[in-house]
Amino acid sequence: LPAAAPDPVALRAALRSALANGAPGALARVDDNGRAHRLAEGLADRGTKRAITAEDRFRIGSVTKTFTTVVLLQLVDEGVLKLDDPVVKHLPGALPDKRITVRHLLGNRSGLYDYTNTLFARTVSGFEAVRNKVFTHRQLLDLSLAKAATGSPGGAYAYSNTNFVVAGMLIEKLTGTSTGTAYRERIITPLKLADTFYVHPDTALPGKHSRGYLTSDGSGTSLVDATRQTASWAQSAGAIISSARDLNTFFSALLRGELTSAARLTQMRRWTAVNSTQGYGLGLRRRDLSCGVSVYGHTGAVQGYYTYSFTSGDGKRSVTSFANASNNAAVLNTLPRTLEAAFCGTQAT
Ligand SMILES: C[C@@H](NC(=O)[C@@H](C)NC(=O)CCCC[C@H](NC(=O)C[NH3+])C(=O)[O-])C(=O)O
Repeated sequence: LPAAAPDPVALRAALRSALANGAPGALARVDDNGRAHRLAEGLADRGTKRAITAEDRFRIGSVTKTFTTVVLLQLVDEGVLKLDDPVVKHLPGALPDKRITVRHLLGNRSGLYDYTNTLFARTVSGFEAVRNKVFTHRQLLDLSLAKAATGSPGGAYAYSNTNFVVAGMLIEKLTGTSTGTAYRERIITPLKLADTFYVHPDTALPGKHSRGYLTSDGSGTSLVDATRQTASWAQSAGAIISSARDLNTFFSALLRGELTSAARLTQMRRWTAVNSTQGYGLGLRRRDLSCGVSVYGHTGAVQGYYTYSFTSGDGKRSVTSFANASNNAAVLNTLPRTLEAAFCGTQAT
């Protein structure tokens, strides 16, 4: 289906809807065969009243999972490990269940319990308890292993940050460098992603960035400024900082086959059903849109920062949208509308 042209009116309406639902600011950037559409609505900073721009940097949360996956798939291409290797082959003793493979981790099919369910059962107090903490990968994994598995390896899709913490442990073990170094050497520098950083455990976002506002639980609409945190609870599962331009470049390059071998990209796009219109491959989400177009990318949710970043199957059209709010389902639900506007060109309902 030739995708309709992006609809900037529908895109702006979606961003305004994010504001109407409580986000102080929102932005979107569409890169369509070299033509950029850049939109921004509201504030980057409620204190200074600075308006948000499409160039503001932000915490990308779980979009980090695709960066982590690309590094591991490059290591598979280099013959350093195999997707069907048991994790414990490379990390002896790390997991009690020796059946869990690298592919299970990257496909969210390991059954490992997601420790963030423990950390953030209470949103604001949970965040305040960890915002300045520095965790080792091992400490995060131990939080997960303290709870029973949620399923058997290779079973149904079950989202778990733990999988990508273990993936980060694999990267550090197999490359002998930090995940930050691996991101820089293998993705950020080659693609010239000038707005993309892995600063863990530093709490500051480099350069011009949006502040992030965490909505408290319950009916209260009070917002907590969550901008400065170590994001150490997330690390290789969610601690990268980037921009709409850089994420569009990243996902376009990925789907064009510029970051891994064709064989590995094919494996990345082998889908486990999430629901009737979404699949999860390896560190990659597929979303089927109302106009019959499927798009590929990832979503992110870190305190104060919601991100959607998706590209067309041929990588020729990409959109990244962001709102500086979180723990706010109404705001989160406005972001899929930016995909409809960008790829289906409809005035999304
Ligand atoms: C969903 C997204 N996942 C991520 O980006 C990862 C890094 N984030 C989480 O797992 C949610 C952490 C809690 C956020 C907090 N929520 C609470 O604390 C709820 N009690 C908030 O909304 O800021 C993805 O993969 O698509």
